[in-house]
Formats: sequence, structure tokens, C-alpha cells
Amino acid sequence: RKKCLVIPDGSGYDTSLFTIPVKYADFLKSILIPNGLVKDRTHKLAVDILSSVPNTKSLVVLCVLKGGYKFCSELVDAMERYICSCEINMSIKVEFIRLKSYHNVSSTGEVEVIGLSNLSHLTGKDILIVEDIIDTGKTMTKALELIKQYNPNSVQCASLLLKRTDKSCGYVPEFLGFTVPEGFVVGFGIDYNEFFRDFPHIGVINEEGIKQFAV
Ligand SMILES: O=P(O)(O)OC[C@H]1O[C@H](OP(=O)(O)OP(=O)(O)O)[C@H](O)[C@@H]1O
Ligand SMILES: Oc1ncnc2c1N=NC2
Ligand SMILES: [Mg+2]
Ligand SMILES: [Mg+2]
Repeated sequence: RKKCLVIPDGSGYDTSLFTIPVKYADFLKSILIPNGLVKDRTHKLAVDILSSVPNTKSLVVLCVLKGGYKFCSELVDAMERYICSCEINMSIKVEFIRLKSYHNVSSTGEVEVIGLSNLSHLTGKDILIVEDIIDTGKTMTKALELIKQYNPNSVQCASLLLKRTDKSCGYVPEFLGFTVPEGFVVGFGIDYNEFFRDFPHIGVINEEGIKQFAV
């Protein structure tokens, strides 16, 4: 598997070193990956992905909502800039699928497919699934199972984060931004019960936050 950036166990910057939205200030333990580093790493992933599909004329990017939206937007923008500046003849279409399995800090074990956009036009296409984080791997396993039913030409996955956890089913994406230690991460599209998606950095929620926004 290609290299990725390992965020070591015990990492984390003091939140006082960054601008933090007031509404979240008391509910974060630390900043794991600042927004700038997230974007820098994403831009390199865009080049890695395009270098791995030299003869593909059209790529379908399948964004897994809701968590994947910020990473997918940043990744596709970087891919389009590269395609344009290198004068590559290629088109990218973005499609969306909504999968949900988390409640508070745990996977429910069931992956709910919400509002399935018709995936029939994935048949015969080269697909890149884009996710924010892979933890147990249940969501990605479900996504792959769903998509393969439509006989695509190829399927690869890009995930911003991979959690180093013994709960993992062992699935590893073809393209990966960072591996992160145990701990519930939030920000850059990643939520805790729909909170923190708008938080610009990847941070670790604290116990007060887990209580404050529990459902
Ligand atoms: O590998 P897993 O253990 O399945 O966890 C990873 C998945 O869980 C989260 O989605 P969530 O269910 O929170 O829905 P959301 O994307 O709308 O936040 C996250 O965005 C990934 O899709
Ligand atoms: O750490 C996490 N933070 C938010 N959402 C998810 C996480 N792991 N799987 C889903
Ligand atoms: Mg998700
Ligand atoms: Mg979520």
C-alpha cells in the first residue's frame, strides 16, 4: 500500500494554539491535524490518484455522505486543478451515496443506506469512492458490496483517515491520507451526532463534549 502520514499515539496540539469556534472551545481535547496539513496531504493524494489512472478518460467520484463531503470537495478541486494545468484530457463526475451507522461514539453495526441515488449509471465506469474515515470498516464494506452489484469497470477507495483500532475488519483503502490513534475524532466534515462537521481542523472530542452533544 502507498505511504501515508502516521499521526503517532499521544499526538495532539493544545487548542489554545489555534482559532477555535466559541461554540466548540470547551468540548475539544486537542487538535490532531490542523486544517492546512489536511489540505496539503489531500492535494498530494489527488496527484497520486491521477498518476494511478493514466489512461482513464472519465472517472466517477462517489462521495459517501455526510462525512465525506469536505474531503471530497477538497480532493476533487485539487484533481481538477491538476488535470487542467497538466492539460490532461479527462472528466470527473461526482455522485453521492448516504450511508449512516454511527450513534454517539459507536457504530450501530448496521449500515443504513439513505436516499440511494440510482447507481445504475456506475455500470462499466471507473469509480473512486471517497470517505472521511475508516474505523471498523463496516461502512466501506457495505459501500463496496452495494457498488459491485452494478458491475463497474474498476473501484478504488480514497479515505482521509484510517483509525488504528482493533475493531477494524482489516480493510485498507488504496489511497489514504493519515492513520490516527484511538479516540473519537471530529472536524473537516466528520461529526459527533451532527456537531463539529463545520470545525476546520481534525480534533479529538473530550468527555464534556461527548456528554454535551449525546443523544
Ligand atoms: O468504518 P466505520 O466504523 O463504519 O466508520 C466510518 C464511517 O462512519 C462515519 O459515518 P456516519 O455513520 O457517522 O455517518 P455520516 O457520514 O453521515 O457522519 C464516517 O463518516 C464513515 O462513513
Ligand atoms: O472517530 C470518529 N469520529 C467520527 N465518526 C467516526 C469515527 N470513527 N468512525 C466514525
Ligand atoms: Mg460517514
Ligand atoms: Mg458521523
